[in-house]
Amino acid sequence: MMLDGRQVKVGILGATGTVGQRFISLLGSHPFFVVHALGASSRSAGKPYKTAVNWKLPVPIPPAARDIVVKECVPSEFAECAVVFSGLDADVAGDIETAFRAAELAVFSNAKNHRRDPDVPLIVPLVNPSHFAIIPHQRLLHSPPLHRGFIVTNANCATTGVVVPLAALERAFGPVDACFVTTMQAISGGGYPGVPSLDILDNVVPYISGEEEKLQWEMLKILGGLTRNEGVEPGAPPTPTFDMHASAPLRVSASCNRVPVLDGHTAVVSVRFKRRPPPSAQQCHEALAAYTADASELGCPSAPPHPIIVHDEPDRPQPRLDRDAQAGAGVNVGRVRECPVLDIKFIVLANNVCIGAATSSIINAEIAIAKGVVVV
Ligand SMILES: NC(=O)C1=CN([C@@H]2O[C@H](COP(=O)(O)OP(=O)(O)OC[C@H]3O[C@@H](n4cnc5c(N)ncnc54)[C@H](OP(=O)(O)O)[C@@H]3O)[C@@H](O)[C@H]2O)C=CC1
Ligand SMILES: N[C@@H](CC(=O)OP(=O)(O)O)C(=O)O
Repeated sequence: MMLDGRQVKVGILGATGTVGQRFISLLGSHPFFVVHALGASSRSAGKPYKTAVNWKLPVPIPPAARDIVVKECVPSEFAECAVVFSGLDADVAGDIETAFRAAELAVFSNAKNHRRDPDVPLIVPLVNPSHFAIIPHQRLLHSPPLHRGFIVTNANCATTGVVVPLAALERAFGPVDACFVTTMQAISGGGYPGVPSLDILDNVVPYISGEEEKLQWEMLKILGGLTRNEGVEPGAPPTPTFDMHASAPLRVSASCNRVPVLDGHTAVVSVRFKRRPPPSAQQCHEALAAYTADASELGCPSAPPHPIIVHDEPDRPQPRLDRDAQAGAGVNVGRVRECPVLDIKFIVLANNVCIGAATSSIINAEIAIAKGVVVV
């Protein structure tokens, strides 16, 4: 056990939302995180959680959270929390998370606002926990420098599913230099109440605002390295920067669609490798199935035993059948086969509200504790 029975107090911002409810549910049975403070808008503040929330999960609200009084999202209400998870609406997440960091709180965010900050890591826990190495630099940029505060973001839910198999393939066979992605994204990705039923039933909506640009950009930050440039002034400390996959340029073209599925984003992916000749479909299948993640090796309790489950049946993975495998913490891949245009193509399914959102933040916080980035 990572903490030898000790508990860690955590807070949740946006606790009443779609992602917030997943945090509450997952943390209700966590071995060492204990929910201590909940925050949401002024519409919810002052009410017990069970009254403030429009609970939508098919399991009861965990008893420990039911009677916690929801607070405004101000740092003083969360001062005792060693970890703060954010499932805030992107309209407000940016400034609130900045204020929490400045108050020396460790923020693990699902929102898009800080993902592009040059000093903030964008961490998919099954792929790039090495990017935690930028946190000391992020703290130094503040005046006066921070001791405990920082922001870590996790990725867009569709990005998350795709980068896990790409990381496995790059680890085994070197850089991927071109990638086509077409997604079929669940309704829950848009938060509650999401697309009106009359727009999504019996239909496919071939547009999700801003989504394609996020996939195309986020994949480069996640799959790229962290380089250490020498300081400009003599004797100045090196400045870490994200290389955006610059050592081997990766071109990504994404097409995103909303489909009438409740949870679980599916993507069809085709890739071209830099290496010639490319690996065979069988070699790719084996590399995907053999992929391991540092999170498991660090003993993170929420990490899935298998980061990637590779399906052999020709009609899998499917959202209804496969999204809850390993509590939604891993990624499902199927139909690994040769592509007559690029090299290899396959299907990915990832649970957008679990590994695509709350579960990623929770594993990131577990990794931060294991690496000593959060001291408890
Ligand atoms: N749904 C998904 O699959 C994914 C979502 N995300 C991101 O996670 C975040 C949350 O998404 P989701 O749960 O779907 O969104 P919801 O709309 O379901 O929930 C939003 C939350 O933000 C709170 N909030 C809204 N306005 C304010 C305010 N002014 N001050 C404080 N709190 C406020 C709401 O509180 P109240 O109930 O009081 O209004 C609610 O708790 C978003 O940034 C989203 O982009 C990331 C990956 C996947
Ligand atoms: N836009 C995603 C969910 C989401 O909120 O993404 P992001 O965190 O990148 O804004 C979807 O609709 O499925």
